[in-house]
Amino acid sequence: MEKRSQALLSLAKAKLSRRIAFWIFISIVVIEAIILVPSYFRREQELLEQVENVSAIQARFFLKSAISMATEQELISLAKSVKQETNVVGWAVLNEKNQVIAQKGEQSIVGVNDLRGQDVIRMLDDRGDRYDVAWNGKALGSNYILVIRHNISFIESELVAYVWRIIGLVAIISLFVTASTLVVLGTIVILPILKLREDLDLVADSISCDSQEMAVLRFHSMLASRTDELGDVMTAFSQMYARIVKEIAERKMAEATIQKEKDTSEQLLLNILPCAIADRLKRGETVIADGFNDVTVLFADIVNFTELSATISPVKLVCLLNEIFSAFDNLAEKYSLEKIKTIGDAYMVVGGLPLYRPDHAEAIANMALDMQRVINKFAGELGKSFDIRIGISTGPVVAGVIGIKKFIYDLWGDTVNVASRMESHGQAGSIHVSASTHDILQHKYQFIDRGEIMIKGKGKMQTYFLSDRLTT
Ligand SMILES: Nc1ncnc2c1ncn2[C@@H]1O[C@H](COP(=O)(O)OP(=O)(O)OP(=O)(O)O)[C@@H](O)[C@H]1O
Repeated sequence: MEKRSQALLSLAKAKLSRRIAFWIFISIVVIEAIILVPSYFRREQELLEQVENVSAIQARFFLKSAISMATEQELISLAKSVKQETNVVGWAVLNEKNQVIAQKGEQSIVGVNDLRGQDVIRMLDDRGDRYDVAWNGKALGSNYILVIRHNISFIESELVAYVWRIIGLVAIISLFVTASTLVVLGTIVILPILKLREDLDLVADSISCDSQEMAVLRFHSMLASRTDELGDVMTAFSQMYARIVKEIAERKMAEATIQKEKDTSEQLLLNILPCAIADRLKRGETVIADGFNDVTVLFADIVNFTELSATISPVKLVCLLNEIFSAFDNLAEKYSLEKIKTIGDAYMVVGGLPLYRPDHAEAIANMALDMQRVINKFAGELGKSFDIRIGISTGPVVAGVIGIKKFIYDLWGDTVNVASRMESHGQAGSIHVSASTHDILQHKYQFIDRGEIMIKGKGKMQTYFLSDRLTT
């Protein structure tokens, strides 16, 4: 019941039903008006005929009787004896010469000349409420003409009442036809269209929200199956929706695959480049070469690794190297340092770029000490003797990306060369640092002075071994 009244309410609210109702109503009114105008004049004619018919009986009687009248006096007394109807307001008897033989009441406007041989003529006067009818006695054998003037003012009110009756009828018919058409049209067409619109809104909402329930949407418009054109529209709509759902699902899958691949390539890019540098390359920068005044570079090389490779299988060796370097990677992440690369069994890491940090030397020193611990742990677990040689130096470098294939973010400059030399001229199990690094860290770490040594390509250099943190 509530559903039905809701349906009726939405039907009444629908613009489509209001438009249809308006045009049906107007059409019926126009048709009825076209019919009403001639029927108005017919009705007027009928009423006039009624008035005339009553007088006609009297007129025939008078004119027939007038044939036997010998004198005008007899004729006048005959005329006076004729019973007058209520609508008659005047009469006159004329002879063929248009002379008035007898007359009573209002004077009519009809004369003998108006007859022009006709048996009866009728005339409405200008006021519209007087109606003259003249009968020619010739047809009945008489030489007289009888003219009767009628008061027809009652016809006007009759016609007004008639028009109102018709208008009322037209209104009732129009309302009934409009309402019944609307109910039929509403049930067959408008309500299904409204439901279809609701379904379209539902689809639009679920598509714009990318809702999960898209595939399980139930359409109101599809609840009743139909075989007409509207049914075809609904079926087409439902098929179109199924296609959209399928295509969206396929698009999502494709997007997910693309995203996964993008994430993978992003991850790969971040594995070889610092995040800030990867961003700059993605933004379209082609040449990246930045100078940094103050960074600390570390080289580490596993000592005896070549000898170790002769004692274990190549696969095991690579697995071991992977475990060691993965542990170093974790340390680099722990100390927020930038791993540059591995070169064979060597590992290179830098502190203080691409984003500057003032404690770069300290962070590298901590990492170096931890690297030693990691290596000792691996050696202990394996029961093999291998160690690590670490070289560190601090100073300016140039960092950038070179090449277009297999490119890497790398460092160049004297600081890098010296750090490499510190490693190659160091000792197994030691952290060999240049004076520049020592000068920064001397108050926080323990150092062993190595004195001046000859460094390839540099000559004599004062160097140190970093042994531990200073305990406070
Ligand atoms: N970006 C870098 N990555 C790895 N190693 C580097 C890098 N820059 C310099 N080195 C290393 O530092 C060391 C010192 O370099 P330098 O240019 O002073 O000497 P060199 O002329 O290359 O000498 P050599 O090749 O005989 O060692 C070299 O062993 C070099 O391989």
